[in-house]
Amino acid sequence: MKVDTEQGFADTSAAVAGSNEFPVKMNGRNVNVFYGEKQAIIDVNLEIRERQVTALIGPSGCGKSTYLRCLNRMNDTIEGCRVTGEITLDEEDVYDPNVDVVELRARVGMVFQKPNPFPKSIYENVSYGPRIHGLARNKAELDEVVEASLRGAGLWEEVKDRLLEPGTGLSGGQQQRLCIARAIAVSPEVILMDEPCSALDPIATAIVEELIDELRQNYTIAIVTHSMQQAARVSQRTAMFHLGELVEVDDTETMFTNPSEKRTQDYITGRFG
Ligand SMILES: Nc1ncnc2c1ncn2[C@@H]1O[C@H](COP(=O)(O)OP(=O)(O)OP(=O)(O)O)[C@@H](O)[C@H]1O
Repeated sequence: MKVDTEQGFADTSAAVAGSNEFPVKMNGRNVNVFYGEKQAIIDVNLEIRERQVTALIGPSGCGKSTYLRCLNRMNDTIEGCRVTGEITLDEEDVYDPNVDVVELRARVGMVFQKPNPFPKSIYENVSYGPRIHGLARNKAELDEVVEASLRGAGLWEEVKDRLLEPGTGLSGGQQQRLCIARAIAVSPEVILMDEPCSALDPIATAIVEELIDELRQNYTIAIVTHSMQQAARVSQRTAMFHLGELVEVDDTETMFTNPSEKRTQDYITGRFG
């Protein structure tokens, strides 16, 4: 990844200059989320643009993860959680009752905070999704998908001789890359990452951050992070949340050097959070 050594920002010059040219992949309009009576997201409008990394930042409890989970309807799995407003993927409403949620989650994959490989072999962790989605016609094709996904996640060289060993036997950083391989094995269009590096050491974090930068060539990414340095390093756009509201969204460099809102300024300079 190219980094501007003075500022520490990802080299996003092309992305920033033409950021309005990146088509909108997912769009949230007037999104509200309630857990029972409690409102966790308040009237959020947020575009996630194609082949960019959008970082969701803000103090603990501000609703970043809740918003992320709306994008592939993971909140459906939480009892008492209710989402209103509209979220679209390629302009199609993801909350339309006719949407097949399993299919949606293949198109909009997710990587969680804690690496969570299945208690199965490395091979099975990656091949499970393509198998159930019928993406391979035979073993040879499945082998190809597994290899391509592990290569895509930067893990192939480390695991190619131990594909039948348990995924849980890998290091934390390798397990997280295995989860990324599992996500990309079903050819998603969008990958949601909820603090994917928070359980990793600095070296594993750097490897995953580099991987995220490569993945944006092929995928649209939204990442929740507590680390402003990470947001600056990996994202092209940053959305700042506070108390369930979207405070502002802008090109990452602008957000970190010249934010419009005082709340963003206060957060990024460590005055609260
Ligand atoms: N399953 C749940 N049931 C009830 N309330 C919840 C649930 N999940 C989150 N909340 C509440 O919704 C609000 C937003 O939480 P959320 O986890 O989305 O914030 P966050 O910004 O991701 O926080 P953190 O950075 O600490 O992970 C918080 O007040 C939280 O307590």
